[in-house]
Amino acid sequence: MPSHAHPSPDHHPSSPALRAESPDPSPDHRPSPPAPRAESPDPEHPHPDPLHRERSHLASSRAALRAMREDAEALNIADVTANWVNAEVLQGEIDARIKALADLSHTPLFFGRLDYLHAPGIDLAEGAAGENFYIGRRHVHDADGDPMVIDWRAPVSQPFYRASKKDPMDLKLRRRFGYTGGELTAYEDEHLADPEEAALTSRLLQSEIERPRVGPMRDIVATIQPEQDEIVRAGIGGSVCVQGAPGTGKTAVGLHRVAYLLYAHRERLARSGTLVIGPNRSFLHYIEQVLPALGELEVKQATVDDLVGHVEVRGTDEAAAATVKGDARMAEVLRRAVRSHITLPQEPCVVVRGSRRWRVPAYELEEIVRELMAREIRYGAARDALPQRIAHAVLVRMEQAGEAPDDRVQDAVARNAAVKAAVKAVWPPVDPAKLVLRLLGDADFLAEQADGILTPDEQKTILWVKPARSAKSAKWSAADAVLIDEAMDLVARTHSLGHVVLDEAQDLSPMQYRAVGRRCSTGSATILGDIAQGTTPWATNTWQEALAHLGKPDSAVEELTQGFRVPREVIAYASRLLPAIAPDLTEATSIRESAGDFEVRTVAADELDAAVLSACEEALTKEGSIGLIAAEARIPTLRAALEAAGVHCLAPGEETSAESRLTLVPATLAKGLEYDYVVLDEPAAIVDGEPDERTGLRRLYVCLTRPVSGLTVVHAAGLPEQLAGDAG
Ligand SMILES: Nc1ncnc2c1ncn2[C@@H]1O[C@H](COP(=O)(O)OP(=O)(O)OP(=O)(O)O)[C@@H](O)[C@H]1O
Repeated sequence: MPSHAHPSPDHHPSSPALRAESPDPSPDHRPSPPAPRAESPDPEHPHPDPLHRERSHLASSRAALRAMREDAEALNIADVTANWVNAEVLQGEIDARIKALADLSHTPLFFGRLDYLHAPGIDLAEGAAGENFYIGRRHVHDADGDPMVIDWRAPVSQPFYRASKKDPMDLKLRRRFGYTGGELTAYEDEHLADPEEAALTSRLLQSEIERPRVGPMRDIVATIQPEQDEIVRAGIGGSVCVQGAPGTGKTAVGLHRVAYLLYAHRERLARSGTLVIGPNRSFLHYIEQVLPALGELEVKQATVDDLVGHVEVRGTDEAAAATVKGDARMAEVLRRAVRSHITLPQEPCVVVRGSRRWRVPAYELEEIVRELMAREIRYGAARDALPQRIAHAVLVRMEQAGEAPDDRVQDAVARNAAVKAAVKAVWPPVDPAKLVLRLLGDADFLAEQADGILTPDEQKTILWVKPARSAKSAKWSAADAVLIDEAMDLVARTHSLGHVVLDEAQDLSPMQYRAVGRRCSTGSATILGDIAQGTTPWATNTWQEALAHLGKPDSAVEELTQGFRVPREVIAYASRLLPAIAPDLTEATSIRESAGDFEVRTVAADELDAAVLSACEEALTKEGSIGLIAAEARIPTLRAALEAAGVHCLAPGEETSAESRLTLVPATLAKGLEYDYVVLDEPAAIVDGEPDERTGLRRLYVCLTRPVSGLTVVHAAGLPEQLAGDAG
């Protein structure tokens, strides 16, 4: 919610009337009068001032939330649990509930109110009757169990996000609330059924978007836009892919979608689990508080590397090797390599039981093996099935000989040493890491498995120059870990979650998409990304390709183009790179009203560091966070320059605070993050830091699109030609 609302409708004739308690409250953290205590409103004589009435409802709702929390704290589980395991589980659930019921002083309990023309029905409104509803982050009910605040995810809340003059969705009134430092200080009304009232832009929404950023990412629950809401509330059955320019709210939408799905399908997802996948730790750290603020504490977060972290990654690949290792054809190579362990039986299997010998001839064993090979089951599952199949063949013989063996006999035969030996010879266990070790270390083995799939050159590219001795001592790379993960899945099916959100998806290799895809093979996925921000050599060119590798080829691809972060002039400048980096994409619009500060400073090479420093010092005189973004190679120099000048700097992902607002960001870690002011050091060095020009320009595009309020580019070397020209 806005930390300040500027209730000055006069300056904004196109805005809905914004009411506040005083005609001209100064922005930001103005000391507010204390909120009224909960009082029982007298329905006969409502207070004449609507703001007073709303504050009174806020106070009662807070009191009700407090009571809900106290109830949860007072629960005595000793009476209901017979053993300590149950007690632990239950206490854990209660603790989580207590946490979720915390009244966070800076997150308003409700941010909207809907007055319907007709009562929508209590089934849609979390049990609330009537026509009027307060919409907030969580459900709050009074002592009688009657809802006072309705969860934003409830069906009855949907018109808060979607209703328009064109389609009022049975709303008479939509009211948005403005808060200052946790106090309700303003409201804004739209009378959707009134044809006289023009459709207007919301001041509260504008002020929320223009709000300076400090600290980690926050939720956008009060201001989700209609096109975003469609994605947030899309059904759980299908997967959705969102292509969106920088700052269009992809990450925000993905996180709110998880929160929505958890509300709408709580039990199902509690069983199957949800996961948010981001590009790196600092990004995950930046977003980690959004879901807890929405009351969702159970969503796991990981990078793709975490998912496939079966081995310790200590090595790196050249781009060429990583590209081949990440190619989808490697899946076929691995499949072949796993199956190459199967040998068709040459010997019969002879089982001795008591005085009798039962013989299953080789040709019959071969039939069993061929039948299992033809079935699309995992290598390990087939291996587990094989002893029973052989035992069955033995049992058939026993029956033919007039015996009447039962299931126990079959189990005993399956465990017989001769059967075990036959299985081991025909279908031996496969260790995935050892398999990949062999593929990358043994040229002949690789040649055999990759024949007709990878060219001899490609095989040479991925072969280790010095083969590792063991899976433990190998210097595995990130791409190798993905290969091992694929091999593991060939042996035993990977557990699938109920829903996976994949952010910055454009950067994944086909093999990485497969790794993510098998983690939602029976669930659904939300895939978020921007082709123009793809900075890996294997970044995807089209979403169709990516979705096919993920195993979700039929997902809907939606596009978001309305930018909430980057000021107009800055996005226009950055978009000069689009023809070179992603010619098919359209430029994002900026819905921010302020044009933003934007400057390009050209300095002599020996003045660069000082010029960057002074740009940072200037930015520090303003409000909000500052990101100094530079090529990896420039980071040590800049850090030393900042330290020498006594300017403290943070690392990406470290939380900014009022005292420490400057983050020194290597260009490679800038993705997904945002800062109020960005000082961009030497664009040419950022481009040169990448293996090829297109990737370099894409990296630069990512860096240029991080600012919320202003950008200062400082350079001594020439700018990339695409950016040259009049900056303003
Ligand atoms: N409806 C909204 N109301 C208010 N703020 C919003 C809204 N949508 C997005 N934002 C804000 O805009 C900023 C950019 O959003 P987000 O990081 O989700 O964009 P993105 O598309 O993931 O960007 P990138 O491609 O650069 O990673 C964030 O500060 C987010 O909170």
